Amino acid sequence: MATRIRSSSKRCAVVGGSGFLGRHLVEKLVEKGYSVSVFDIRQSYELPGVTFHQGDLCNKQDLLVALRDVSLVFHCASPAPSSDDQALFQRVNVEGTRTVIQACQEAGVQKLVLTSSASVVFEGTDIKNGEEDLPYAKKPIDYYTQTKIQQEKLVLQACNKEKGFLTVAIRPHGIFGPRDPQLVPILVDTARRGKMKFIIGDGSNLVDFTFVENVVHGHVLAAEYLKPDSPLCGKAYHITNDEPIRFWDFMSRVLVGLGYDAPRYHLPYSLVYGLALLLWLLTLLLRPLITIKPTFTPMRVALAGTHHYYSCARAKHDMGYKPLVSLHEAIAQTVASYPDLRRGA
Ligand SMILES: NC(=O)C1=CN([C@@H]2O[C@H](COP(=O)(O)OP(=O)(O)OC[C@H]3O[C@@H](n4cnc5c(N)ncnc54)[C@H](OP(=O)(O)O)[C@@H]3O)[C@@H](O)[C@H]2O)C=CC1
Ligand SMILES: CC(C)=CCC[C@@H](C)[C@H]1CC[C@H]2C3=C(CC[C@]12C)[C@@]1(C)CCC(=O)C[C@@H]1CC3
Repeated sequence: MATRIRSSSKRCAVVGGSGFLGRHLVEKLVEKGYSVSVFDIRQSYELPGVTFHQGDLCNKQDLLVALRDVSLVFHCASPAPSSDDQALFQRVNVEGTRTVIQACQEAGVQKLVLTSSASVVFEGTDIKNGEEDLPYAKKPIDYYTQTKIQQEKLVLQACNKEKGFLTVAIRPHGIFGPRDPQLVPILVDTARRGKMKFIIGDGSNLVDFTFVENVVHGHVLAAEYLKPDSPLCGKAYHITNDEPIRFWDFMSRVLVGLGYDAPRYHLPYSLVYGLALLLWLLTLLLRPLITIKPTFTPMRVALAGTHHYYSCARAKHDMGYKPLVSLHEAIAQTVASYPDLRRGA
């Protein structure tokens, strides 16, 4: 009996475990002795100690199979922000998360750790050292953020100590690291097309970029500290590198590390934002005829030209969080992990 209890408390599921963050999390959990059930719409790798269940998280019956005998669930699945598909975000992030919660409750899961996003409070204007009690964005910058807000509310409201179902949300920001399919590849693609020459605004805006290993560490700590008598129940926690950096310095360090030139020429923020807005309206109007994917979307311009960095004092206080890898080391490891993206490769 004792063996059974111990083994089931070391059984967990990662919904979205085939994705960038999900896979890093799965690898860490296996290293820590967990047996892991991955539930994802696709299978992207194989690993001893990991069972894969392919399915859509909107389907409760599929989920229930993956959650059998599991006491802890991490939910880090989402459509990519770049898909910009309102109906898909609503279906997966909102309706799907409702289904994940119901499936967890039916399967007798005790803890649910959600990967939310620090952007749930971002409206496209400066946030400096933002704390978790900032209000949710009234005008979220895109459909992705809008549904991440709804998702976080659903998960935190589901926390119920009496019923033995505990929830917590981790809010990372600007995750990067080896195998990231978004940040560095988009940056390099933009540089290769000769479009990384300009700095939007005066270049002094500070932003959090968070190494994936630190994000994983925050998730594992949250799962371990989430107990009926802990302050984590039903709360959100920022997890960052705790080293805000000038957005354009970060971009330049990655670009130069990979052999590209750093952006040099300044453009006024309001001009670029206005142009991006016009282009976005044009793509909406032309959508029935052609699909355009502009490099400069209003969301990207806002991310590139404003301050948005967050305090992780709450995570430090409540779960002893401290980043494990410094920004300097994280950038070096990331750059070294992309030999195929180097200039001339
Ligand atoms: N990357 C970042 O900078 C940040 C990410 N986050 C959050 O972190 C989480 C992980 O992000 P990241 O690892 O970058 O994203 P990925 O896209 O790499 O991973 C998400 C995974 O979920 C899968 N998925 C999507 N829809 C479904 C579905 N209906 N059913 C089952 N699986 C599905 C995806 O499959 P497929 O690829 O086929 O769609 C993918 O494998 C997300 O919740 C995201 O919102 C928060 C802050 C910053
Ligand atoms: C901190 C945070 C939330 C980062 C998210 C990552 C992406 C939003 C960035 C990854 C590559 C970035 C990028 C731009 C904006 C932000 C990213 C998409 C630009 C479009 C900004 C304007 C340019 O000059 C080109 C940039 C290409 C790369």
